[in-house]
Amino acid sequence: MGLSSHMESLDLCDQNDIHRDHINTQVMDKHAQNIKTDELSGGKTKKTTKDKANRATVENVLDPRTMRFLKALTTRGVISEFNGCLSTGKEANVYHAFSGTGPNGETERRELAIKIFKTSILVFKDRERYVDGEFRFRNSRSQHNPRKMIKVWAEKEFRNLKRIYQSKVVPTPEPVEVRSNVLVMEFLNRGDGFASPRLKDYPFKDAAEISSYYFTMVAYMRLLYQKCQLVHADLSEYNALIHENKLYIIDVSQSVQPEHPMSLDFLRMDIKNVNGFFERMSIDIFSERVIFQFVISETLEKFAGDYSSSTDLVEYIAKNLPVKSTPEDEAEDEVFRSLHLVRNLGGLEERDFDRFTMGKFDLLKSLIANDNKKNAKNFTASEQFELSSSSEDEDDSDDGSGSESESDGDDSIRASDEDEDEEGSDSDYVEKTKDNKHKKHEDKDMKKQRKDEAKDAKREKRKTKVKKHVKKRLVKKTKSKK
Ligand SMILES: Nc1ncnc2c1ncn2[C@@H]1O[C@H](COP(=O)(O)OP(=O)(O)OP(=O)(O)O)[C@@H](O)[C@H]1O
Ligand SMILES: [Mg+2]
Repeated sequence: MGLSSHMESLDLCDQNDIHRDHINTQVMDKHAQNIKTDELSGGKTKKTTKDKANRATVENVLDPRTMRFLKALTTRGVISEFNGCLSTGKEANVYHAFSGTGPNGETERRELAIKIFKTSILVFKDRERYVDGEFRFRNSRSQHNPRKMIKVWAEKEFRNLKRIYQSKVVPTPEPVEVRSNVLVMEFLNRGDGFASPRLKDYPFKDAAEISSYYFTMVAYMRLLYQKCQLVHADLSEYNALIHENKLYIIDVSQSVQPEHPMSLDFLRMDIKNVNGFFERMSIDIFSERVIFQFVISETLEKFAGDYSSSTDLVEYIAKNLPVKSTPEDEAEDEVFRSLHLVRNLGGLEERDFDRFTMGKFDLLKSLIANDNKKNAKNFTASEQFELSSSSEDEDDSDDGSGSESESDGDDSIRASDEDEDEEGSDSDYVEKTKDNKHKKHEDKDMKKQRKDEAKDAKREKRKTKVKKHVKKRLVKKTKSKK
């Protein structure tokens, strides 16, 4: 039973809002069993009875609004037949469907995968960190409306899919259309009607074949980063399909651009997950740090091939990337996993700066330099810059123009500090009465004592702060090493 006749019955809902939900439930009940939710990919296509699981699947994802979007796609001929459920993930369900007569009247019957994102609030909670900080979606983040949030999410997957598909450097299903929480894309068919297998389920012939897919996955991470400006951020054996003997990347809803504040952490996570899978397949793997350098380095030493060609990159990887073999390699990966990567000193929070001067941070550039030994000194700022331990403190208001203005600067700083103490302590230290009103009157001695304490505390704090011109020198020197 095609979707269209099922949709007709939804029209009933438009006639009378009051009973909309009631009728919808009836419609759901009546037709739920017709939306085949059996596992197309694995189990035999058997007529599914309307058991509890199916109802849950249907109700959980195919809510009335989503059904209306599907109906609109059907009316427009984007999809004609809505079939079984390929997968029920925590974030979305994926269904199999056939295309209708396309917008230009073409009638080729293409197989489609329909990914329908769930609108349950819980799920999208941990999605925020992938959308936050994304320039492309800065305005669309709707704080409190989960349906809008899911729409952003589906559009994000569509746009990322489109960017990768159009780049032609990393295979991915062709994106067809996105409408609210419904994403339509090409279905990767194993050839007998079933979906192409995930990397996780693929029956590899031998170790050589496993290694070649591993090298391809490493090459794809670089191509996604360098050519598509994307970090997948959920790369694993579940989000890669082997279709017609080629690796296809899917599930890019959470993928972010390199500018995203957490892109490098997501990249490290991807590398770790990919390595974990192939290590369990008992082949030689590369250290995470080596892969990280390979992915983010602009140029590759001794590479004479085409930077857009995964074939050339795979050949280069096989010949040039050192295999992880010693306990030191593992130890180095442990350190690498714990590094707090910053792109440059400008990205450091004020409070982190002191930890930087203790060599607790590693600048990205020294990670991508080919010979780290040569650049090791860039890592530990404390070795590189002899910080005068008696470094005088400087107030933030100062322009930090350097030592010459330091002396008189100090006096003005001190004076302004005093002012600051005056006004600061007023705002910081006035106790709040229980109804949160500022206490109006306080006896004189108490006030004087409180202010003196505040001044001492600030003076103490100034003793450990790094002077602004020292910071500037740090930044300048580090930049010049680029
Ligand atoms: N275009 C496609 N062609 C064939 N199968 C697909 C396609 N897209 C997704 N699938 C199948 O559906 C599964 C889930 O898809 P996807 O990973 O995009 O959704 P998800 O919500 O992230 O699911 P999960 O939470 O399980 O990762 C995939 O692992 C794959 O088996
Ligand atoms: Mg997935």
